[in-house]
Amino acid sequence: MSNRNAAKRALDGPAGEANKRQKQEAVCATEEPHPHECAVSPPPGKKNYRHYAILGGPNPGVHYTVWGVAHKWIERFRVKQQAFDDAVSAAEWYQKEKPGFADLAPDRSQPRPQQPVAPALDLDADFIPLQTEKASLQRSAPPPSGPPLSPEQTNLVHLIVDQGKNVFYTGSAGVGESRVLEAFRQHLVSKGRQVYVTAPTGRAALDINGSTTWSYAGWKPDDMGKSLKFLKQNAYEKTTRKRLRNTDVLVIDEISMVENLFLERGST
Ligand SMILES: Nc1ncnc2c1ncn2[C@@H]1O[C@H](COP(=O)(O)OP(=O)(O)OP(=O)(O)O)[C@@H](O)[C@H]1O
Repeated sequence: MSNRNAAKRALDGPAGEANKRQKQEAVCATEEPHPHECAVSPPPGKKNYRHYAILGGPNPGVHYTVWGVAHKWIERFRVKQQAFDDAVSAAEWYQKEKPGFADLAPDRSQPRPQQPVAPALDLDADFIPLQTEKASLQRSAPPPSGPPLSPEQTNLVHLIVDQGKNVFYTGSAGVGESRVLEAFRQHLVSKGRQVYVTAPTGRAALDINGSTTWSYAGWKPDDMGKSLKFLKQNAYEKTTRKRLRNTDVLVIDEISMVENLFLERGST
């Protein structure tokens, strides 16, 4: 039985009404000045993990996490989001809503936070083991936001999603690398995997709805001058450690711009 059918059955069962109610409560309108406040009621129970599909804000995408974490990504931003009980529904909703959604700007009507808002990362998500599933490419249709993949692009997505290979791919500007990235990200997310998409600069990260490699590693700009010992201690901070441990797939775009010590320092 597919996840999707399982989700449908769950909604038809005795607990279905409660699930449907919770789902409706989760709809958040973008035009409200404080969309996060009109949005989701916190689910009962501390360990209530759900699949949050979030358009906009510092950490767009589908995340399997608790309300407290999702709320951090929603507050102060003009976002549209919805909570789901299964990853496939969340990814489908995300893909469907994304083409019409463009407003990623912070909500300036809110007082600005004292600290700059670094791209928020999934601090409390469960560890989800990698799994290979041959049917995954057939199960998820190509996202409506882009043209169908060419055979070469499909093969790349297959290597990454189904075979779990470490892949380095490159090409001239405009040959369709970003299209591949978006396709495999959506497939991986729909399989419930925790994907972090990064790029070495903020500008490059924005282009791919990602965060910077520095944010991912938990480093600040002046950390470059700090010792490896300091960075190592820093990596053992709770939030960084959880983020690194929860990563199923790490994507580094524009890797040619990554300075040569990054990976060496990161691997400590
Ligand atoms: N299989 C495809 N069929 C038709 N058009 C495609 C295909 N793949 C990508 N494109 C289109 O080609 C253009 C460039 O694609 P994309 O942005 O993915 O390339 P890129 O190599 O990442 O570019 P850049 O290096 O500038 O970031 C886009 O308009 C995209 O929609």
